[in-house]
Parts: sequence; structure tokens; C-alpha cells
Amino acid sequence: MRRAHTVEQVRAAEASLMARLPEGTLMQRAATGLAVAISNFLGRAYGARVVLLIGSGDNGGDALYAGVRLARRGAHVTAVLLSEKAHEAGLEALLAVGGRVGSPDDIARADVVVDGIVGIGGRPGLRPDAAAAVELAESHNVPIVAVDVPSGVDVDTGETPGPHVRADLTVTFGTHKICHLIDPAASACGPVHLVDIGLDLPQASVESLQDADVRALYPVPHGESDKYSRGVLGLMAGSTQYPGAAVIATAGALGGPIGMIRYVGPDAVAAEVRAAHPEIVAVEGRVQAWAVGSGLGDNLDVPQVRELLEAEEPVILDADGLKALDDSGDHEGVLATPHAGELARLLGVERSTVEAERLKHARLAAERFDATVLLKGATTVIAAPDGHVRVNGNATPWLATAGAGDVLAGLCGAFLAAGLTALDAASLGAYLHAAAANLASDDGPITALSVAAALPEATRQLLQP
Ligand SMILES: NC(=O)C1=CN([C@@H]2O[C@H](COP(=O)(O)OP(=O)(O)OC[C@H]3O[C@@H](n4cnc5c(N)ncnc54)[C@H](O)[C@@H]3O)[C@@H](O)[C@H]2O)[C@@H](O)CC1
Ligand SMILES: Nc1ncnc2c1ncn2[C@@H]1O[C@H](COP(=O)(O)OP(=O)(O)O)[C@@H](O)[C@H]1O
Ligand SMILES: [K+]
Repeated sequence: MRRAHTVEQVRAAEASLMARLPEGTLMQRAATGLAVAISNFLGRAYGARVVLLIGSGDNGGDALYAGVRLARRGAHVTAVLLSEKAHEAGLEALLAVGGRVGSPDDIARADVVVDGIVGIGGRPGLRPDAAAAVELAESHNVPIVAVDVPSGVDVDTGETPGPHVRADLTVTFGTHKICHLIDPAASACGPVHLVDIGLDLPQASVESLQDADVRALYPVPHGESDKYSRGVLGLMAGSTQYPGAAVIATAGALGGPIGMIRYVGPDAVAAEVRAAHPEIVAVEGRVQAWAVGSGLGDNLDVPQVRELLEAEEPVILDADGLKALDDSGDHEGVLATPHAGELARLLGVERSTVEAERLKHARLAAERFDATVLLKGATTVIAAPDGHVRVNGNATPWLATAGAGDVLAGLCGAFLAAGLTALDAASLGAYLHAAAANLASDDGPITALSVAAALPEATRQLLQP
């Protein structure tokens, strides 16, 4: 699991570790890791022209001491001071090894710019001179390595209310910060490289599944399994308006871990579902979970869906089904899968507000509806009512295609029917959905059905690395 902590958690962990170590040890650990990452990024240190953008705090200190290490290995290091004060000892050390203080004019000729403007102590946004320096680097195509976080982003929310750095690499220390995982800030980080500085950290605020977590969570069948014990999913999706959604959601569920799917819907749609997937049973019977809503259109029967919500079996609510969600009850077993527009309608706010503050609104909805909420988008944010948050950011943008959400709904429904919690079902579903999309796409266009068709191979590759 990749774990991200809040600034407050990081500060507390740093304080307790620093109390046990000689002064400056943590900054030297950070700077050493940073210098190695920068020379790996450049492919060399000797002869490289490195410009450090230096703010007033310890983030600038990290950059200056990394500059010292690079200068010792033959780099030409120039510090551009963007504040009246800079980390004094760091600056002295840089000057002592032949580094110099320069001006923004040095940026255009640099091989790399190191963003040491602000770190976890920064307020969102950049002052005009910092913003101008960053723009210079961008306009001359000079790559930027961010120290700890891209300066200007909101570290604890991933929001970007003002100008900020867009990094080609971010080198962070001790643990990931929330802005590394949550968009829009996550997209401004580039790849994130974590340097261990020995922090002892509490439970994470935000998590992100890795391959090993998928292997640990996946309900793999065993010798005693039969099609019922593996889980049966009830699928209430599609309509004469949108028959395709039922076919696609079924394909998503078939790519999941369960033994059987019962389809419930208009006869004409059931016929199309069976024609596409002869495995599907259109006979009512016991199910372990429901997937409700993809393409229901005018077929949505709110009282019928609310009855399912009140029953014991977990329910995934997608698309039109979301209209049946209310804030009156305990929805512990419910997984809602809105995109930003649907979540905006549920919460009575603008879509742009949800997009700018994704973590906040996913959490808000989980609390208000007492349900697990999976907010779709380039990064998927999953918030549980107990405060757990998981994020998935490994999907190709080619996945933004009609019907992709129906595949996800069917797949997450399958994980619910296999007995996973709403949080695990949602995070496994989002992970495998993205993995299948990446496999099917190979950097080219994909259709929703091709994503569903790639689920078995993506699963196989993950389960047998
Ligand atoms: N605390 C520690 O033990 C460690 C901290 N480290 C580094 O220290 C950083 C945190 O250092 P600080 O707490 O000094 O904070 P920062 O270096 O993030 O800077 C905060 C200072 O910058 C100014 N500032 C805030 N927002 C600004 C803005 N938008 N534009 C311009 N100036 C702004 C404020 O005056 C504030 O004092 C971490 O991100 C990390 O890089 C590492 O060396 C590891 C150890
Ligand atoms: N830019 C993007 N990059 C990666 N994945 C994306 C992007 N935009 C959307 N997605 C994913 O594609 C799927 C689209 O689902 P949805 O919006 O419900 O579409 P539809 O209703 O047509 O099925 C979601 O899983 C979402 O997370
Ligand atoms: K920074």
C-alpha cells in the first residue's frame, strides 16, 4: 500500500525523530536522497548546470544541501534566492564548494531547475517573482525537479487554487503527502520518488493500492468453491433507451471474481444481454450483492431501488441509480460510483467545484450519505464513511470513453458479491479496471467492451507476477 500522511502527521513524526538525532540529520538525509535523484534524472552530475529556486524555509535548505553534493561532483550550481532570507548554513555550504548566487537569467541555460521554493510549510499559490521564475523554466523547456512537493499546491488536499509548479519529478521525504495522490495536484508532481528518512508514522490519511495489495485482497477460488459460494451478482441495469449499458456492465462483472450473474430488466434488454453473454441467467433468485443503475434511464424505479438499499445485501449504485440515494439512513454496504457531474448533483454544488476539490467532496458525500463513495475521473478517489480514503491514479486517459463507467460498476459489483467490503471492492475494482484499460489500450484508442475483455488477462498478470 502506498501511504500518504497529512502535514500535521509528518511534522509530529519529524519532531519525535529529530529529538533523538543530532541536529540537521534529517535534512542531510533528505538532501542526500534528493541529490542522487537529481543526478539520476539528469544521467550525470559532472558539468550539469543546476539552478536552485530557493524560498525562505527548510525546503530551500534541502535544495541548497543537495546543491552542495552536486557541486562536489562537478555540477555548476546556481542559487536563485526568491526570499529575503534563505537557509543560512545551506547557502554558506553551497558557496564554500564553488556554488554561486545568480539571477533568473540563469534559468534559460539550465539543464534542470530544482524547486526549493516551499514544501510542507507553504501556503497554496506562488508569489509573483516565484511564478515568473517557474514560467521562465517552462517557456525554455527546462525540466523541474520539485523538492518534497511542487510549490504552490495545497499539500493536504491536492487542490491548486493558484499558480504552482508543474514538476517533471518530485522527490519527497519520509512518506507521501496527500497532494502526491489527489488531483489536480497529483498531476503536477510527475513521477514521485520517495526518500526514506526513518520516520515512524501513524495510520495513513490516504492510501493507494499496489500490485501486492491486489494479490492479497483478490478472492481467488479454491478447490471447495462452487458458483454460488464464489458469489452471485444481481444486475439491474439497462433500458430500452440504453440497452448497451446492461451488456457492458455484464461484461465488466463477468471479468470479476464471481460465479454467476442474474439479470433483472425489460425482456428486450435481457434478450440482448443473453445474446452477448449466454452465461447470464435472467431468472430471479438469491444474490450476494446488487449492481444497480447503469443505463437505467426512465426505467429507474426509485422505491424498488430503495428497497434494495434497505435489504442486507450490499449494493453498488451507478449512474441513474444514484438518484435513489438519500441521506436518511445507514448505507454501510452501499457503494456509490458517481463521476464529478453526478456527485455535484447529489451534493447540490457546481461540477467545477467538485473537480477542484475532489477529496473534500468525496469525503463529504461519504459522510452525508453514510455510504462508500467512488468518485471517477483521471484519478479515482474512494472515501468510506469511517474516514478511510483510497486513491487510484494508474489509468490511461484513453479510458475516458462512453461505457467505461458501466464496466467499472459491473466489476465493483462482482467484488461486492464475492464478499469484499465496499472500500476493498471499490479499490480493487478501480485498480483492475485501470490495469485492463492500460493493457487493452497500449497507448491507443479503446472501447468499453475491449476494457472488459482485457480484465481476465490483466487479472492473470497481477495474480501471477
Ligand atoms: N521538518 C523537518 O524535519 C524536515 C523538513 N524537511 C524539509 O523542510 C520542508 C518544510 O520546511 P519549512 O517548515 O521551513 O517550510 P517551507 O520550506 O515549506 O517554507 C515555509 C516558509 O515559506 C514561506 N511561505 C509560505 N508560503 C509561501 C508561498 N506561497 N510563497 C512564498 N513563501 C511562502 C513562509 O514564510 C514559511 O515560513 C519540507 O517540505 C522538507 O522539504 C526535510 O529537510 C526533512 C526534515
Ligand atoms: N482522464 C482520465 N484518465 C483516466 N481515466 C479516466 C479519465 N477520465 C475518466 N476516466 C475513467 O473512465 C471511466 C468513465 O466512466 P463514466 O464517466 O461513468 O463514463 P460512462 O458513463 O460513459 O461509462 C471512469 O472509470 C473514470 O475514472
Ligand atoms: K518545493
